[in-house]
Amino acid sequence: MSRGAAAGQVQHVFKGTFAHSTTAEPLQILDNTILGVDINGKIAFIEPGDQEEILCDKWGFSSSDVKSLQDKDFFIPGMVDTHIHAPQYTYAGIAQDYSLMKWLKVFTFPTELKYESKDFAKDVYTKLVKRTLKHGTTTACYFATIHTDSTLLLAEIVEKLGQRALVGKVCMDINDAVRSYREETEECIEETKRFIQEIINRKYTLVKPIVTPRFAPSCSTQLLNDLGDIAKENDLHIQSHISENKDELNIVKDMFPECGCYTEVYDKYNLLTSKTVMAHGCYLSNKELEIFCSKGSAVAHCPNSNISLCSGMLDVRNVLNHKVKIGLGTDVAGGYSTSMLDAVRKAIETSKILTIQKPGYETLSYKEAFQLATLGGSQALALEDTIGNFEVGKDFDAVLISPTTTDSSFDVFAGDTKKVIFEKFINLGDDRNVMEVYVAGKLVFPSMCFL
Ligand SMILES: O=c1[nH]c(=O)c2nc[nH]c2[nH]1
Ligand SMILES: [Zn+2]
Repeated sequence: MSRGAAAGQVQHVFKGTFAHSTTAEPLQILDNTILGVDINGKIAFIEPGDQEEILCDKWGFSSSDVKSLQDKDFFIPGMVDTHIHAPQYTYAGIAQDYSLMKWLKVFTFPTELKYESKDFAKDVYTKLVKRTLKHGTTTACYFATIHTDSTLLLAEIVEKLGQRALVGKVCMDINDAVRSYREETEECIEETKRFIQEIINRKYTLVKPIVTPRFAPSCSTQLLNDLGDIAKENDLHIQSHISENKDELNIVKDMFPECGCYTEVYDKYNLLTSKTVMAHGCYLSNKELEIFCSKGSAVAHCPNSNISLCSGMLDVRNVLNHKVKIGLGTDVAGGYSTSMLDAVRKAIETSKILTIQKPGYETLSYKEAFQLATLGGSQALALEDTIGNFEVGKDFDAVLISPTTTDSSFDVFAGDTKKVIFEKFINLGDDRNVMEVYVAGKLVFPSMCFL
């Protein structure tokens, strides 16, 4: 940009419609709005469009630098996938006829074993990160496998392709189902430390490590204890699974008889912090939700997976009423779709099923589901100061949506308001409507990396 470049203060200025959530309002549609992105990729201003001249003077750009969106197009904040298994992408869309424990034994563990090969990992991880970016996922919280070097490769691929992510080397020292897919306790601890140190040394701008005990049934108390210490010493994020399936609950009861509930197991080993995100939580009691609230820990709601593996149905309204942070996760490949729009719809559908079962239930609205996929996700990953919506000072992580692109999966009619078009996109849209994806102000889709 001409004057802007000289002034060197803003790298993009967009004018048009921005749809996002705030903590007070699940959907705010800002029409005729002008948004500037500074050279560090942060939102410098977001103002009514009639302020353009004043903003030009203040920020040193000219009107010709302003990119005006097409009439029906709009930006949404980048979507946040709070729970996804990168190595399971090879079998997304199949293996949906099993319940959790059998599915882990028959499909998951044998597949994850293959990631000892970095060549195998490179191909799958590259395809997955491209796929999720193309669907508008700007931040993902990844489980990898027990293999440190392949997991480091995932981090490298994510950073190179420009996605924001938390990446976890999976920790498990118990696995009676597939005995070769586990580590000795000491090895697991040492490899976790190596993984974290290596990521820190690489000084990535978008990728952070996350401590990842797979779930209580695959971890010894020694491992849980040491992982809690590692997370605390390095002030790291933590992720795991909790209360997904009834068989799993029984296993946890047998393994940890000293704990009154599943939540207590993680809490005992300091794994419930304000930087913890636990997937599923279908069977968490109100008492357990109170513990989550007091610790500031979050739930990753994975409705596609919950339904596909017949695990259970999370009562999102109850989680929200307990003031527990909550985001959405695709949980590939328990969930068959990489799309966060699919997670939004499955969250709404799960809530509608609960409504059928409990007349008077307060169904999750499409606006709230959108909020969970964006701002809620940022809160669940304790990244709400950096991402989640269009507020000055946050990074510009955004997706440009065109509802009228030639191959759109839905139609727009004369008289459709912006709100109507937005609702159609939530319920009917897909990656064909995604025109551009930005992470920290950088255009990451389309880009040369996708060729
Ligand atoms: O949906 C799930 N996917 C997994 O890979 C897994 N491991 C433990 N528990 C799990 N649940
Ligand atoms: Zn999972």
